[in-house]
Amino acid sequence: MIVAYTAADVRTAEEPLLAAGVPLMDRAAFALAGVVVRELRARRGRVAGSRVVVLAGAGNNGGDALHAGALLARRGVAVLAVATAERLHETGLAALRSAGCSVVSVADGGPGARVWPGDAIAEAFTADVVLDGVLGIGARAGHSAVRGPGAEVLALLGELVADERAGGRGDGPCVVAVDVPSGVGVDDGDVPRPGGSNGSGSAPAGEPGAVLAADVTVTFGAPKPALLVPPACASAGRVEAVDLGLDLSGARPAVARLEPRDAAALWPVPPRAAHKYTRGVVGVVAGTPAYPGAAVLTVSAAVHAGVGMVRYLGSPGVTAAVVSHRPEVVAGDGRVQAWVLGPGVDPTDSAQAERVHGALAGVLAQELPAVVDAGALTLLPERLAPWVVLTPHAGELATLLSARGEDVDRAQVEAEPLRWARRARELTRATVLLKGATTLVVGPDDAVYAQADAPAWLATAGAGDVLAGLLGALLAGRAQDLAGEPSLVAALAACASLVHGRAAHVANPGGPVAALAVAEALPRTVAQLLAS
Ligand SMILES: NC(=O)C1=CN([C@@H]2O[C@H](COP(=O)(O)OP(=O)(O)OC[C@H]3O[C@@H](n4cnc5c(N)ncnc54)[C@H](O)[C@@H]3O)[C@@H](O)[C@H]2O)[C@@H](O)CC1
Ligand SMILES: Nc1ncnc2c1ncn2[C@@H]1O[C@H](COP(=O)(O)OP(=O)(O)O)[C@@H](O)[C@H]1O
Ligand SMILES: [K+]
Repeated sequence: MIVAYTAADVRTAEEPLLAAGVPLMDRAAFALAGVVVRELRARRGRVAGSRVVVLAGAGNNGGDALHAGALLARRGVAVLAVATAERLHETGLAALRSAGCSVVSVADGGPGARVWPGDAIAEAFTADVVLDGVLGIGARAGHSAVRGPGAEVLALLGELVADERAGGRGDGPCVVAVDVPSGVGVDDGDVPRPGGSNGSGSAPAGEPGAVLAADVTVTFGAPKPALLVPPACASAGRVEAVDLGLDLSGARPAVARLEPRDAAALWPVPPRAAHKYTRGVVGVVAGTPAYPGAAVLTVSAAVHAGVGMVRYLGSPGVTAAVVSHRPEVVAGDGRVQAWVLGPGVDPTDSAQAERVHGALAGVLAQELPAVVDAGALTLLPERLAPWVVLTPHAGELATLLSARGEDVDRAQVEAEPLRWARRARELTRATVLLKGATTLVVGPDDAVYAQADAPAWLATAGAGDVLAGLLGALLAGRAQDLAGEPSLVAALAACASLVHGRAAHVANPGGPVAALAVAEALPRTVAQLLAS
């Protein structure tokens, strides 16, 4: 499991070490320089003779970058530091100078010769590596956008680099972010945007390149939430965490990301003496005559995920379609350990809406875990409970929140997904799984998971139905454990997201997938996870 800690928790953990004279910045800079050396070797086939531009802000983040620059210079790298502030970290600047490197400044009164931002950008764009040490965890929460001359350099360089990457020429610089890409909301994963809550006014916020997207982020002490949470995580590239020896055992992880071995540990593996009822029964209310396919996809996923039994409730016509596709399914009511409600449910179909309402009453009265998706999201009472997992995409979350008095649209949910997923949890008391390229889960005690396991090929109609069926099966399979451990529900939702994403890879590595193929790849995916 990868766990991220807030900036405040990382600072608190640093304090005793700094007080004891532990050279944290030396450790950070040494590790940072090591990553740059590896990148230079891999990309350019050499270290000595390469060119590195260090973008350095006023604080310790700039200090890390300057010290790393000095270490690189001693290995024969030509290093140019560009100051984005009037003053730079004192010992970092001294180290850089004594290693024979040049310093220029885009800030008035800064060290070295004053240069125009355009000249500094040209130097950076033609370098082998750019170190982004403008701003780290020192920005004020809610005001993380870079201010001052660094903003322009990062924005314009960011645009050039993004264009070059899109063109696929591969001759642009490798961007290494120091601790975090400068300007992201460290704890909430926001990126600056025009006139938004995070904008400072001076950065061309929200324009492409307002944050310089990194190829690699070298983060110190522990990953920060922005490196896992969208939209900022899209600018982080590969994340390398450097162990500085911080003791974070007293701090609560702010965001977690499950890895395959965590999913394997969470998966319900039937014991020798299992029978179908001990393995769990999942009830599915999905599909209406207008959307029969959603029912087929949902039950297919539940069957392939390996539950004890799938019961299906729907109109006779849809039931016939479901059973002809999946003969394992039992049609009609009966005892279940978990529900899946809503895929392909047209809320105006009164018979299906009534089945959803009936199931929800049982879910709340008997503490049965449930997945509520798509059409059923508009059929909810005001208050739910943590064992209910809502699985909206951004548009559905905006609708759900708007129905509860929030003034928010889809674009705003996409800009601040963590904030709005948290708000939905507060308002409904349910666990919220917000789907997207990175799927967020916010559960009991504000536990947050961020899973980014799927190829973009998974963005296809019906994929959400498969996730709902898969998660329902998982909740049914672990229903007994859930009763005594409500916080498990968020971990299981994250686990389902991981398995769903991997199944898309397994279904067709590197190419397009149909939703049904994702469901059919689940048995192999789970077997691979359990074997690894
Ligand atoms: N304390 C230490 O010895 C360690 C610090 N570390 C590094 O130190 C960083 C944190 O250092 P700092 O606390 O000095 O903070 P930063 O270096 O992130 O930023 C603080 C500086 O940036 C300026 N600033 C604040 N908000 C700004 C904005 N919106 N736009 C432009 N400038 C802004 C401030 O005036 C201040 O000079 C971490 O991100 C990490 O890179 C790591 O090396 C670990 C060890
Ligand atoms: N760019 C992307 N990369 C990876 N996965 C994605 C991306 N966009 C969407 N997904 C995933 O694809 C699925 C789409 O679900 P959803 O929007 O509910 O589709 P539908 O309602 O048609 O079933 C979700 O699991 C979501 O997380
Ligand atoms: K940075």
